[in-house]
Amino acid sequence: MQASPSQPAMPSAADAPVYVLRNATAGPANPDSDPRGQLERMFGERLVFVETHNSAEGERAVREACEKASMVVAAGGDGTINAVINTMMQQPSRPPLGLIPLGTANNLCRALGVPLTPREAYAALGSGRRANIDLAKATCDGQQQYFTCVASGGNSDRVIECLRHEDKAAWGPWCYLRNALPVMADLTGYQTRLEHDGGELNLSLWNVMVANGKFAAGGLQVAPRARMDDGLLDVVLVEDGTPLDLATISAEFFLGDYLEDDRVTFLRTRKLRVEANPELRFLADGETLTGQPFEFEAVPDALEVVIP
Ligand SMILES: Nc1ncnc2c1ncn2[C@@H]1O[C@H](COP(=O)(O)OP(=O)(O)OP(=O)(O)O)[C@@H](O)[C@H]1O
Repeated sequence: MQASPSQPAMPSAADAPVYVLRNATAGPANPDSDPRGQLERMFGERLVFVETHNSAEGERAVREACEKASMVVAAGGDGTINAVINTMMQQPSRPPLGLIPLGTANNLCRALGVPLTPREAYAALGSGRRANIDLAKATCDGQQQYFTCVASGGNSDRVIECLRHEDKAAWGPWCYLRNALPVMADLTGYQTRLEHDGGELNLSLWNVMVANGKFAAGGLQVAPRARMDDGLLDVVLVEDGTPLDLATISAEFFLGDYLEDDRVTFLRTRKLRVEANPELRFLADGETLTGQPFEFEAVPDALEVVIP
């Protein structure tokens, strides 16, 4: 990722407002999770603090911020950021995006090195450092959806399907692993046809991961080689097999580089088309995508983000 040289935050718009969108429904309860006091000290009268209780409120605030603000800050988890970037990408001009990790997994913050404790993340907002990052775009059912980190389809989607809000609150990022156990006992194989820049593949798969950033679920590094500034998607395909294969791939995943396993195919591409039987559903930054075929595309240098 190419960081801009260190410089004062938004010098050309020193008086322009800083919009902070706090998703009131995101993340576990946390004594640090009300960022207002700290942000008032940092930005004074420039601060416009909007607490949102649903996506429509968030969308309205982002549209307004794109017209007026020198920075828009998403204070929530990956679902909040996903909603913010999807609205930003529809606007003619886009201020830099700052992040305060107040979600459960906070995968984009992990990928960008934004501190995961809110107090340290506030300080990072004042760093004045920015970087351009790529986004990924999924098209399905005639709808376009951008995502920052990973779209994951297959058995991983079954894990999330049965995840309840109470599980997230009680288990935090570990809720994903806890819910994986019953799914792992009964894995589905998906007959999948994939078209990528270099050709075509027909494979029976447990999982398809299309990655711009490294992390998915509760901070799991599912695409360890992904970069957010290479203009490419990392695609990780896990072929179905025996219970022993599952144990081996799982161990390799947690201990090192599972991309070297014979049952794992890794490729880089600008575009990818995916169709499967049974039909896949994807979770992109935790938000559900349905309706195959799925078309994925890297969108280079799509967004400017504030980094520590
Ligand atoms: N601006 C918003 N205000 C309120 N709700 C929102 C907003 N944007 C998105 N949402 C909804 O809130 C849900 C939860 O938010 P989010 O995903 O950020 O928190 P989380 O699930 O705790 O964190 P993570 O995704 O990092 O695990 C999202 O799935 C989305 O449906």
